[in-house]
Amino acid sequence: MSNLPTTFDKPVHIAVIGGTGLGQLEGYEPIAVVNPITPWGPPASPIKILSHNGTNIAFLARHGLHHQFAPHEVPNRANIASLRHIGVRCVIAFSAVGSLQEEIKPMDFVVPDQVIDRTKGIRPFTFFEGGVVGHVGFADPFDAGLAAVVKRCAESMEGDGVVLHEKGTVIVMEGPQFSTRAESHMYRSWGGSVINMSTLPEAKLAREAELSYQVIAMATDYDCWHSFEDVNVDMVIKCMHQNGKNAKRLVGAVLDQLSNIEHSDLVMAKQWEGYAQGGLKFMTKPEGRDSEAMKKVEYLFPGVWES
Ligand SMILES: CSC[C@H]1O[C@H](OP(=O)(O)O)[C@H](O)[C@@H]1O
Ligand SMILES: Nc1ncnc2[nH]cnc12
Repeated sequence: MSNLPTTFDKPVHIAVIGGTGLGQLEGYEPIAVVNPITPWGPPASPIKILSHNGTNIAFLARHGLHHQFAPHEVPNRANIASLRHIGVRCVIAFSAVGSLQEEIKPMDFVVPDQVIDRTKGIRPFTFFEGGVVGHVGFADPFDAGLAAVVKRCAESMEGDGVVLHEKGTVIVMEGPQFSTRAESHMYRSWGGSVINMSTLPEAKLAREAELSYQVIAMATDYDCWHSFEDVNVDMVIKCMHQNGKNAKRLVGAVLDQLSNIEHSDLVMAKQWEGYAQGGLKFMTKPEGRDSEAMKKVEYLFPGVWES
């Protein structure tokens, strides 16, 4: 991939996950590239460590370096576990989405606060199984503190009439085929704001891994409910060209905010610390725990079983 060092031993607490049309984050200085192998396999892409005004960030391409993983094939557990393992506690995830509402125009961004799961149960969706049971709350699937920081950075975006919408519900469908017209209308009747194929299980796994996580949805089309042309890949990619520039601007502004000392607890996800681990120890009694399953959890939470 490059001549960059393949180890990195300084702290990196913030990660950006890039999706369709955002396979890399240009304009940031690359300083290393690491490829941790997790108990759930390797992440979709090596993790690039980038530097921005003295802050290190990790960048991971959700669909792989060459966009080789379809939405249902993305190794979500390895992606989230590898980020946590290298020290990441705060994740900004980008996603190309279809708009389900007139006022969310292609090229607008949305900071969703809710999600509706329309995946079909074929994607591995938990770290806690096979002899270790854990349940985490998911009533509010994203991190309100991180969302507030992102919203404060709206002015960093450019383009005529481009808006950053401050809330919304993301429908996560299975794909890889786009929705039927009937489905698209149904999602609108449910109150869906935007639709994609990747925020779940990514957000659930981030919660299990005790990370602050916020998706930033970048509208590329009006799906197929609108009189505008039905969604197709060409449309998404063309729109992502412009969206990618705004994503980069927004990341820069968010990182500048997060580097302020007042946000250090947010960056370290103090609000989630121990949230999943406490439940794990409480649910499965020691005599029922499977040693392999425990080892996997230990990768996420070193020392979890000792206390
Ligand atoms: C090519 S359009 C469908 C594709 O785009 C979105 O990807 P991502 O969320 O990774 O930006 C959507 O979720 C689908 O995977
Ligand atoms: N209309 C759409 N449906 C699902 N995922 C998408 N990603 C971008 N546009 C989309």
